[in-house]
Amino acid sequence: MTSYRICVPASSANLGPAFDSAGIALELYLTLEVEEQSAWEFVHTSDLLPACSPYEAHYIYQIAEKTANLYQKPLPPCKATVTSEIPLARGLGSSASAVIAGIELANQQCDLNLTTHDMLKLGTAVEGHPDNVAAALLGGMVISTAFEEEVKHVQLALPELEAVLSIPSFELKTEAARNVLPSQFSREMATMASSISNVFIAALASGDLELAGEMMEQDLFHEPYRSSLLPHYEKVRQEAKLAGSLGTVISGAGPTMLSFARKGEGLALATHLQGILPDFQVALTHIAKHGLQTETLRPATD
Ligand SMILES: Nc1ncnc2c1ncn2[C@@H]1O[C@H](COP(=O)(O)OP(=O)(O)O)[C@@H](O)[C@H]1O
Ligand SMILES: N[C@@H](CCOP(=O)(O)O)C(=O)O
Repeated sequence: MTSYRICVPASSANLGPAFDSAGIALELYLTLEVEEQSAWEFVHTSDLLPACSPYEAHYIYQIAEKTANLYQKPLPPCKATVTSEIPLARGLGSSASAVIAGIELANQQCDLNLTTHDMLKLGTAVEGHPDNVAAALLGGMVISTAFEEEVKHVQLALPELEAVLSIPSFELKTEAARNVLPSQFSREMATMASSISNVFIAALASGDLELAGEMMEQDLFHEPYRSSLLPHYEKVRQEAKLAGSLGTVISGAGPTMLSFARKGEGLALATHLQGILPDFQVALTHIAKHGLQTETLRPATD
């Protein structure tokens, strides 16, 4: 009997001004251990996961089935034991990780031989933006764009940064946080917002972390609108700066805030933030080098 493990990292999208485009993978994981079985079964071993029955309502199953249908293949049943370290609806890409896990489940179960690019396009079509899925698939820091049904991406060298997450106890669905954004920007505003984003990415790519940190906090595309949904927004930015952070942004659509620290300085920053945010979960994490990884646990014996 074949069995395998699918492991997908969390992700933080936007990084401030690179809205719907930049993403980093984070060392928090969604894991599926999959065994052949004659009927579908999902077993959840973590209380961070939503209810898992009936299996037809499971988001990962729905994505797997959609992917199999797209390639006109039947989806053989299995037992999937799911574990997650990614809090839901906190701006840490839980849905993107579930989407990539679902696509990979279909890929394995139906022998689809999907390429990374195929998976990036499929995941982007489901999510509506490529930033989280690109980071969850490829790992590290990925800059991407989706247009005319194509997705293009560039993976940047891993920056020498640690990430401190200030995670509030309340959920904010991405859809709700997208609904507060304006549907149009004036030419002046779009030019200003994209030039800030350009300098931010160029600073990251050239290793100028001070400038990247400065630009990171100047977003005009989404943070000015979403900050009203986050009562902790100004406090976290100010306190993180006082404690030496390079820059603090809304992680994805929020409500988590992500503060970058230079290598070796993350723990002191996390300790400071936990002290002023006793009701939050403050976590020091690192950029995950690898994205989706699938490992055979027991190969087929016949
Ligand atoms: N591992 C998972 N299994 C099933 N559904 C999931 C999983 N992870 C996320 N989801 C679904 O995605 C929703 C959260 O998605 P979203 O609002 O985009 O927030 P985020 O991706 O920032 O965590 C959850 O409420 C749940 O419906
Ligand atoms: N670019 C998207 C990213 C959403 O990320 P999530 O982790 O909150 O799902 C957006 O800002 O809406």
